[in-house]
Amino acid sequence: MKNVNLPFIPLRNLTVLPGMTMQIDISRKKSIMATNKSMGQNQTIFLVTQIDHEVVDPDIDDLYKVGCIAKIKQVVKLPNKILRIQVEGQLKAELCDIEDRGDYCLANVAPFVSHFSKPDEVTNKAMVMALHELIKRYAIADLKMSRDLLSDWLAIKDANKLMEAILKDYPMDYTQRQVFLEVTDINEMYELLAKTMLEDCEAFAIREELAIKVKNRVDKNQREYILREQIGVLNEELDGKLVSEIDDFKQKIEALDAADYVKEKLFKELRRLKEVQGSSSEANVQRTYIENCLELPWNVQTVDNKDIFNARDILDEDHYGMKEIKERVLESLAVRNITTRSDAPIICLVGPPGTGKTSIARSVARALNKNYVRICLGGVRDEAEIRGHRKTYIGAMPGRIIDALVSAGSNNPLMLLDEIDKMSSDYKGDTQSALLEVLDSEQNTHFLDHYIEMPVDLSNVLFIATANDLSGISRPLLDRMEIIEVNSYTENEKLHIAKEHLIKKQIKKNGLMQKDVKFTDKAINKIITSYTREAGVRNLERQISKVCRKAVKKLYELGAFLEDGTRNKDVKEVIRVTDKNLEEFLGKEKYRREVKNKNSDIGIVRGLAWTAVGGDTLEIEVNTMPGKGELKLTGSMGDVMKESAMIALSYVRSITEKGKYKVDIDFFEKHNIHIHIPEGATPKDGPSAGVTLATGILSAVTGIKVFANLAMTGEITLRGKVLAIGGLKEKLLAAKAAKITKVLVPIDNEKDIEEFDEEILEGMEIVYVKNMLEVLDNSLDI
Ligand SMILES: Nc1ncnc2c1ncn2[C@@H]1O[C@H](COP(=O)(O)OP(=O)(O)OP(=O)(O)O)[C@@H](O)[C@H]1O
Repeated sequence: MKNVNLPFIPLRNLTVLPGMTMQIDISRKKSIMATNKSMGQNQTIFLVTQIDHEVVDPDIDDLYKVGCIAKIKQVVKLPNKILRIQVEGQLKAELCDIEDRGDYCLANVAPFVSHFSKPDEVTNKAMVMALHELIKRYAIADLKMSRDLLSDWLAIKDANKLMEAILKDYPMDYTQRQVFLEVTDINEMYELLAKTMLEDCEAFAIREELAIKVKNRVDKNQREYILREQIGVLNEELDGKLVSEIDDFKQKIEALDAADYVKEKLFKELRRLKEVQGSSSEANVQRTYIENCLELPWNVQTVDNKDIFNARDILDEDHYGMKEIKERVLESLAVRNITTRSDAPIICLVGPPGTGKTSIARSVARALNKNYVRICLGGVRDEAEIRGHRKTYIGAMPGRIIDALVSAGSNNPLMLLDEIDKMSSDYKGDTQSALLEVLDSEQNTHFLDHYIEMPVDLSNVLFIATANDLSGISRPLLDRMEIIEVNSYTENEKLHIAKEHLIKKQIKKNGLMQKDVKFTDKAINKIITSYTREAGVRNLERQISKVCRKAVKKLYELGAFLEDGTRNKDVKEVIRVTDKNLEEFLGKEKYRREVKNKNSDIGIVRGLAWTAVGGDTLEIEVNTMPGKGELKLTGSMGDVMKESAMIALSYVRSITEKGKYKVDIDFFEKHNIHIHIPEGATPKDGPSAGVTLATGILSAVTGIKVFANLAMTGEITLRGKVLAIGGLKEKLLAAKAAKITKVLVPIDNEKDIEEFDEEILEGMEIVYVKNMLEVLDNSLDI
């Protein structure tokens, strides 16, 4: 083939190989004209690549030496004077010269000299095999490679054709392609292609590896990022709360009105809370501890009303009678006002249930403008209930004193220690000595609760204790207190308490108005005598409440209330409670007073007893019967009472040998003596029935009657001396209720009687006795 002149197009960033079909967009004028020229001839054009793609009008030196003669298959005009041509590479050709024809260029090209001889069969096979291998590797590495192309390539068994096919579609840039264009030898071509493909496969592998590495790193980073994000969210949910909780605590501690040591300790505990997990049990312990400490009224105080006269008015307003108690309470308060408060002894109100001990304490609090808080000590056995458990115990809480301070809300409340005599001690510690520390002014400025772990000042607290019975209180505790006895009420006192306080209170409590229910005095007295048997007025109040409830029902029935519970103004009914209709409200009478026997009798004597619910009369029966000199005791007598009976018998035997009350010398050997005290099932004890037992025995053995209008009380000695007894007021009240007119009382009790109200003694003759002979003189109907 000779040199030919062909219109030519310089290519930018493109190289066309023989066999390749390509679309080329051309915009340079000369290239467009060259295309037109070529289209006018046999559509043949010479394509050669620019060395520097930026050159606009390349000269021969700006072009590669080898190009490709191609056929223009299609020409499409695009907007902006762009021509899109589709070319198909046909032959390699060498550029020899360029001739500028003004509006286009002609290239003078020579045939490309190559040594592309057909390889021998074995070489061809080896080349094809090797290339196929590479193609497969490449296809594995480049997953995007078209599977059709792959199968096309794998189908070609001629090395030359295979390389031509590969080069046609193999992805490579124009400079690489230019190298292939310029290769003159088949072996060189093969090596170059194999090398290129191998490098690409390697590159793919490295790329893959890098991709995995990057992915891993990204994954790791991503993971960390996600975790961090999650932690952030969790923090917001948990720690966020924790943080805000800690901030909250911090503010509260800062604002707490307390001493520095308290705040320091709380800040320390707060730091510990910060260190432990949000919802761990340790955190909960910390949290509860701080909360408990924050609730304590460390320095919070109410202003006391020190006006004693105001206190007197309030006590009078709330309670009827109790003159002595009110006086003693006021004295104590007056002393407290002018001395250091902690030196004043603690008031302990002692008396039977329902006598107003608790309610007078509440009144004192009201009078002094103190917060009132009550601690019920009945049944407290464990020291920890007073002083708290160490916070390391599961479910540990502060003791009752600290608890009470918290509910009082001030550090100077009136704290009522109710039922102080009902505390007991067991192996878990001595409760009374724990209480002693609370009450002791030397120690209570630094009261240490095991839970709180910080000294709490109790010296501003006004303690008042109550007890039913002093015998249950230990000596040291008793020493610390000023005992004020609250006695049983007389029937008259009860009547007044009912009229002036209880009825009003219950009418109001049951939603009625004072004018709705009217009680007659007789009705109240009947409630007192026939429906209650007590030293105080608690049951009386309960019965009155019952009457009020019935009254509400009756008023409803009478139409005084409308269906919705509001008043019907047209109905003006009053419920009158009288002794006659009391049964309608309270049912059958519950108690019948044991009244004195009508006639004097042999072996029957009325004694007087003191019980937890007040006084009572005890009818002692003594009988004799033939026997062997045995003494039989029935009626649930306690040991002390049994001993009293034996003492009484010995005394009687000693005085019946001769004289006024003489009996047969062998009477006691031939008779049994049986003593019984009804009611048999009620336990009785104490020495104060001594005189009664002796009188009963003497009457029974001598056959001399005992006066029926008489009652007696007193302990006796073996030689017949009469000793003083307790609970006289209640005993006299019981005697009065039984319509007894004469009571024998030990002479040593005379001073007690002087203190009693007229009302108690009214209509009763009190005879003071020194010894048994005086008792007998006054009681036997000789
Ligand atoms: N003198 C009184 N005047 C007015 N009300 C009284 C009087 N005494 C007692 N009460 C009333 O009787 C009820 C019972 O009294 P309170 O509860 O104070 O008895 P208590 O002596 O504390 O009994 P306990 O030893 O069982 O605790 C209360 O409603 C109280 O107001």
